[in-house]
Amino acid sequence: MSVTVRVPAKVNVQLAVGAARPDGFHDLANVFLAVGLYDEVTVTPAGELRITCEGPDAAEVPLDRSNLAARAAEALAARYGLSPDVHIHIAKDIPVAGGMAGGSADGAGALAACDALWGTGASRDELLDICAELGSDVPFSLVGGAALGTGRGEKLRTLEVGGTFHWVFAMAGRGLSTPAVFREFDRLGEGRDIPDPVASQELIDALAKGDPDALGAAVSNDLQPAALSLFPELADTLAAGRAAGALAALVSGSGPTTAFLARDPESAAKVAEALRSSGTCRTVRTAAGPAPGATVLGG
Ligand SMILES: C[C@@](CO)(OP(=O)(O)O)[C@H](O)COP(=O)(O)OP(=O)(O)OC[C@H]1O[C@@H](n2ccc(N)nc2=O)[C@H](O)[C@@H]1O
Ligand SMILES: Nc1ncnc2c1ncn2[C@@H]1O[C@H](COP(=O)(O)OP(=O)(O)O)[C@@H](O)[C@H]1O
Repeated sequence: MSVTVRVPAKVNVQLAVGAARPDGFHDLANVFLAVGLYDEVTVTPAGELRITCEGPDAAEVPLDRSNLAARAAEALAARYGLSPDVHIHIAKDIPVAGGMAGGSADGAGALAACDALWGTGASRDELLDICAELGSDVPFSLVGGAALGTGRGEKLRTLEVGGTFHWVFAMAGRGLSTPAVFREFDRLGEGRDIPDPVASQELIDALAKGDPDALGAAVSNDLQPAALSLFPELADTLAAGRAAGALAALVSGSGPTTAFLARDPESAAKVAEALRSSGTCRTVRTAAGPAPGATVLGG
């Protein structure tokens, strides 16, 4: 018997970042939108905990106990006094180290899959607590839809979304390390007063109305200057998408994936084609949001 869970990628439509905290993390106002680009995590009882992965970026995924999916299985098993011995297979479509929370998705997916396989009876809140221990983005991967994350991003408030938003994602030729981008944010802000992060009401209203023009005008990412400082070529990708008519062009989270909001599927296809022929990125994908969070597909 096995259980498969489908789990989405995310784009940060707003990422407001405060000053570094004593614990090294940063307080955020992090508005997540889940998008229809998915990993699938399958768990099957086995003699030992092991991980396999397939997909275009599979070679970059760690297959040891550092994998967030393995850590999720171990954390749930430890809480319920169970054996974590399962084979976890990840069918990976979310780019690795791309600022789209692929590892977090696999952590949330493995947690939901093991929970269903083992029948722990854990409450949603208990699962969310384990997610928060695994990483700042993991609770959102479980929940999906749209949400405002405060604290280090793990305290979630669900947001209403009144329509479908059409996105184009340009994947870069190499990854960016999330801690390195936050360090660069700190370096660029040295000697400056960093305000407390606050969610934009205009942005929350634009999501609720399902209004792509208003959302395009309101998106922001405080990590973008740091990502561009470490990866200056991303500016060319952003310019290519803007020139093709994107309503907004921004770095997704810590990058280096760049995200382009389009008014409708036709315009998204046009932006995607222009990015493909621009020679400024590795691959281009289109996806719509919001998408549901971790979903058990069956066994
Ligand atoms: C930036 C964001 C935006 O959603 O994601 P990505 O774009 O990388 O996917 C997140 O804040 C990343 O979340 P996640 O990848 O889960 O980070 P964690 O494992 O919790 O932390 C990794 C490291 O990132 C930094 N970090 C993370 C979150 C936060 N609020 N402040 C931080 O300073 C810290 O250096 C930390 O050690
Ligand atoms: N299941 C996983 N899938 C991808 N990366 C993982 C996974 N578990 C741990 N990692 C590690 O997390 C790092 C960040 O990957 P990822 O979550 O894809 O990117 P991001 O944090 O930019 O969204 C990877 O370089 C890899 O070393």
